Amino acid sequence: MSDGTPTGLFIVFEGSDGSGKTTQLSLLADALTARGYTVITTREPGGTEIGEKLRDLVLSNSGDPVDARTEALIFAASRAAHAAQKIRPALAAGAVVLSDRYIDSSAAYQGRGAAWGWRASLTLAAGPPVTCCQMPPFSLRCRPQQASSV
Ligand SMILES: Nc1ncnc2c1ncn2[C@@H]1O[C@H](COP(=O)(O)OP(=O)(O)OP(=O)(O)O)[C@@H](O)[C@H]1O
Ligand SMILES: Cc1cn([C@H]2C[C@H](O)[C@@H](COP(=O)(O)O)O2)c(=O)[nH]c1=O
Repeated sequence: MSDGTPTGLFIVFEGSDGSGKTTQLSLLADALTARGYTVITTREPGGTEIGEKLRDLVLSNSGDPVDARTEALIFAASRAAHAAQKIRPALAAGAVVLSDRYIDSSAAYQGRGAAWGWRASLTLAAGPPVTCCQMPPFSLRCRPQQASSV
């Protein structure tokens, strides 16, 4: 019986918008599944019912602009639910969890200036530690040229 200590593996894909995170995540999920691993794919913001609602709220907001601190706390709230309801239980059950974005996105997007995203994520979201896979920088430079030449 599990005592709640993580036994699985948590891998996160971070990068600029359109850098290929979802593509690589999906390829790795297929490869690991084919080798017999239990794989959970997920994303941030989102990954849970409340997280997906928060995603819609913050990414599709057509009302008044959201101030930086509020925005950082919405991402942190989504992450807290994600960690508690999905990531930690899956890791405790021994799964490989592949997440499309995690805390480093808050550092990159909300961390500019006041560092609200980073602080909120570390102090409020209480997510598990992560293994990062980084995209090689050259692919970020090439992608827009490839897309526009089609
Ligand atoms: N290695 C690659 N070489 C060329 N094109 C690629 C490569 N990987 C992904 N793409 C293409 O680049 C586009 C963006 O890929 P993808 O959706 O995986 O990126 P993403 O980082 O998840 O994007 P977003 O941040 O917007 O969710 C897609 O059209 C995809 O087919
Ligand atoms: C987790 C997280 C995400 N964001 C931003 C980054 C992207 O612009 C969108 C997510 O869109 P994607 O299609 O899933 O790449 O949200 C952010 O600003 N802060 C965060 O913590």
